[in-house]
Amino acid sequence: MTETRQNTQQPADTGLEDEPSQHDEELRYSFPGDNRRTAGSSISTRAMVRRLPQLLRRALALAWHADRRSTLLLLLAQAASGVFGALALYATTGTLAALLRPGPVSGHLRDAAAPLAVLTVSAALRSALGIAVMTLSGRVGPRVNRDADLALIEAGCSAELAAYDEPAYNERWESADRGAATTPDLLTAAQDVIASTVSLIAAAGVLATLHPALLPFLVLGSIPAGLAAVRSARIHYLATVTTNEERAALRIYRWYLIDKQRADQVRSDQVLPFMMAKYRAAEARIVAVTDKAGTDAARVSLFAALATGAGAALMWGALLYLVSTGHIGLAAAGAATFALRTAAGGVQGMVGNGTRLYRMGLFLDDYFSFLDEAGGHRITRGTIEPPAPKLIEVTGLTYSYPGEQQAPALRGIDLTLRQDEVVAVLGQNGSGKSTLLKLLSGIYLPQPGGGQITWDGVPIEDLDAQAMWSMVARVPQEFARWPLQAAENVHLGHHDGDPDQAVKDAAGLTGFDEAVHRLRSGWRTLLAQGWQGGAELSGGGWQRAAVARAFYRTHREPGLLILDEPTSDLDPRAEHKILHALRDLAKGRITLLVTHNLGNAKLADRIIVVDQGLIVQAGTWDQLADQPDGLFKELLDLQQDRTVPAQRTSTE
Ligand SMILES: Nc1ncnc2c1ncn2[C@@H]1O[C@H](COP(=O)(O)OP(=O)(O)OP(=O)(O)O)[C@@H](O)[C@H]1O
Repeated sequence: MTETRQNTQQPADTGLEDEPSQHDEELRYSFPGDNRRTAGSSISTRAMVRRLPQLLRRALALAWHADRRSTLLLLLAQAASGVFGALALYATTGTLAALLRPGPVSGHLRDAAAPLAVLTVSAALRSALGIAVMTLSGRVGPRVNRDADLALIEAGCSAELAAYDEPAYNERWESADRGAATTPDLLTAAQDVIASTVSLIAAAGVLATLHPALLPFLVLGSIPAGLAAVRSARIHYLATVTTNEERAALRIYRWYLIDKQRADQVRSDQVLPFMMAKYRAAEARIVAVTDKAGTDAARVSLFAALATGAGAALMWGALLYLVSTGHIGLAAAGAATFALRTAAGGVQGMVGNGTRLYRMGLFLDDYFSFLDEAGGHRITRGTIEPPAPKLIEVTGLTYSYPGEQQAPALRGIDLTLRQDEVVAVLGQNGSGKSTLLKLLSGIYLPQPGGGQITWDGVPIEDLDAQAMWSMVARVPQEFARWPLQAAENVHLGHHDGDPDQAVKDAAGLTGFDEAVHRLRSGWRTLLAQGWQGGAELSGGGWQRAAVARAFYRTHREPGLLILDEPTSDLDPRAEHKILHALRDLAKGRITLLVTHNLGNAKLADRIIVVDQGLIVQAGTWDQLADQPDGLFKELLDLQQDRTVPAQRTSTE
């Protein structure tokens, strides 16, 4: 009841629905950057026509890579079908010529028998080959799609993390994803273009033998339609690219509205009407751009249709002229009419499918350019495979996230970390702690001119990324809740044999084992409620799993242990357990701990306090607590001050 009232009241309450421009502003704010620089948006019409052969080659290459045998058979079937199509056409003209020739009918029928037999056999074989082509396409298409999908995921995961901070990257991903989805259709369109071309060539061959004067008219008639189709394809493509921001926004809004993690807040905060107004505003802009593109394309098609009609009139006029002046006989004219109809079908097919192919090809360009450079951010680092670091040195580290509004997250940090040392990183929200940890673990790289981080003297850019990360065990601030079994959520596939004992040991250190014992299928329980047989953990249960994951990695000897607020969701018992385990695990490693609980920082050998991207204090807990003017002391006093406004008495 309340929900209904909210929904019906919303437009009147907010008036947002009537103000799409306000939402446009917000969308641009959310997705800044040049989103028009996707691969195909600058291509001219002439270049587009020239690109069709290249697209055909690409479609075939994709198919070849996905399934060689089927692709080869497909090409053979397609070619044979074309040959039989041409034969059928020649046989048709032969049949017509025999039937329309002057003389007794019985003789006509006898003469027509042979071409008629060829016609029947060719048509039957063509139908059979058509079925073969369809079956083979059905095999190749999904395989092409599978390959494209896998390649895209691999390319996305091989980009530097910093790529995600750039808005243009998301857009490129969006276009590339669409390109990957079009790959099976691309193959079908490529085949249809080939088939139409073959039938056009056959028809043109027949016409040329009947009377060469008919050929130029055929070409003339097809040019306007071809140009118009290519231009429309470009109009539609640009419309799609222009609305990339809105499409990305819709995808994100939709995800936020339907995702389980926020489903409670969607309801309790009654945010649906507000978000739907934004959603509708984005939709409205897409519809407006698409409508305009539709009108523009229709205008182009209208001109093309008029030009094609004029061309066709000329062609039929020429045919009439040739017949009336006796340049060709009536039988040949009948055959020419048939060939012209076939040729027109071929032109239509070529233009229509060529346009489809071209449109898909534009998205495919985005897909390939994304693959080529992983959106411009492929991980290209050194090849040195480091052992566990004994000494990490940071000099003059400055780091800025993209965007004009952003102040540098880190400013000239100097820091030395040694094996066996536990260093706590403290500071207020947004001071740069997580950014520093991401840089130390090589998830981000220092920016050019932004200082240096070395592991045992080697700049981290020179280290092999995978080898480096294999030395790191992290609990990130926002940890993943993998839709995997409980045990898998700890080992994540990193095990040489039976991972059971190591998983249980790591889980025992964090209390995750207690959460697992309460699950019906124990370690085999799928932690994904909403999936068949899935279960859900509490917030703290998930954090215990995340810490167990990092502790499990220490069994495989990562030398750098990084914990970003690892106990923020935990009860005191679990927190106590983890902090105790941490002291033992820290031996022989470099350990970094971010925490807002200053009491927890007591376990650290050294504390650094970060403020607005600078290290403003460093020392032991006692040393910092003795500095009355320091930020540490201020935060400590605030944390210990639990005076709350006095309770009101009943007489107040
Ligand atoms: N991916 C990002 N893109 C842009 N800016 C970012 C990004 N991540 C962090 N920032 C900005 O960088 C600054 C430092 O953020 P960081 O997350 O390192 O702070 P923090 O000290 O870990 O904060 P908290 O205690 O709230 O977790 C902040 O101003 C933040 O807004």
